[in-house]
Amino acid sequence: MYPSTDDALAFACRMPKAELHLHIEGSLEPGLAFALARRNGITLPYADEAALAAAYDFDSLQSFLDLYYACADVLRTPQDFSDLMLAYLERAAADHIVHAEIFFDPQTHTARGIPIGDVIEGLDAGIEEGRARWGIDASLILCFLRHLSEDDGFTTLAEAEPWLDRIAGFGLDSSEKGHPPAKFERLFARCRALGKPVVAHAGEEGPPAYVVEALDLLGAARIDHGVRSVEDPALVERLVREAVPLTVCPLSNLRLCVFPEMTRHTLPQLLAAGAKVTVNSDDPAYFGGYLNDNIRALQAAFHFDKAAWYRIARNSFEASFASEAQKATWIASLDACLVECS
Ligand SMILES: Nc1ncnc2[nH]cnc12
Ligand SMILES: [Zn+2]
Repeated sequence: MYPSTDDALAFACRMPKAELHLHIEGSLEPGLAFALARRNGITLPYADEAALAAAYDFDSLQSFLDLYYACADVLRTPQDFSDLMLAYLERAAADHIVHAEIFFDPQTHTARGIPIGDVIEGLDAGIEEGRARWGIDASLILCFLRHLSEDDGFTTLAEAEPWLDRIAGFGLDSSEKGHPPAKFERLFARCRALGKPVVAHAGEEGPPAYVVEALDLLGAARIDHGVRSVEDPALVERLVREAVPLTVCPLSNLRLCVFPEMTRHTLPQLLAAGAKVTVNSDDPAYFGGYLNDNIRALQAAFHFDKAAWYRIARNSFEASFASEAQKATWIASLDACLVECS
């Protein structure tokens, strides 16, 4: 979609990297949605793949979420979840992603009567197959839907308990406005007490105050998006001082009208301030591309140099929930790639 035009871009596309903000349900391409619908005897309310893709014309986060939840209805069996995961991991490996921490929304599925074990075991089977085929490493982050109640979140956590060994952490997603992190303070305290790291979407459409709440009330180890933090200079200073990773998703922000055009994105400002910025694809099937497409779109707007891309990839490893030894191995391979590409 965006042609490789310079050395820095070639390096950025080729460098090993981690993806830390990817909703597996948001990687459901129209082709797979129709294939699963056929397999499960479901009729989608669109004539064909092109008609579905034509509906990807969003003016807000909510307008996207309405379609995203509707399409998730085709996911019924462990095999469906495994196929979805494998399709994403194949694309990720092609973009030189060596590690992915992948969000899933169990409440979207359990509300339709799908057992949570079918969701987790299906996704996990896909992860194991992806590791065998492409050597890619991946783990799961269970996200709670913030438009639902905290009690609903507690029910989901209890349902997930037999599979906690498959869960690397917990997150918070869905409609941000009107659903501040404070609503989930007790639930996230419980998640942290289980010994798992927690992350939260904040400062995507919501105000910088939600980023502060995610840090202070939820104990978030990373902020998903956080791009509106620039509206509060004291918050940016804090993000830099505390080295809080931001999992930024440029094409998502463009498609959901957080910014009117890529040249107005706040990523360069956050990076220049010294924030621990990473680049991710969020819901690539809906937003016009996978991780390297996000890199190409950023490069077309901002013309970053190799040092900036190196910093972004290194941040992605440092911000991951992998072991320190594993991070050091990935960073060594990034260093080697920088030398090869010079
Ligand atoms: N960008 C996003 N923001 C909040 N919730 C989401 N769920 C999937 N994508 C999301
Ligand atoms: Zn997201």
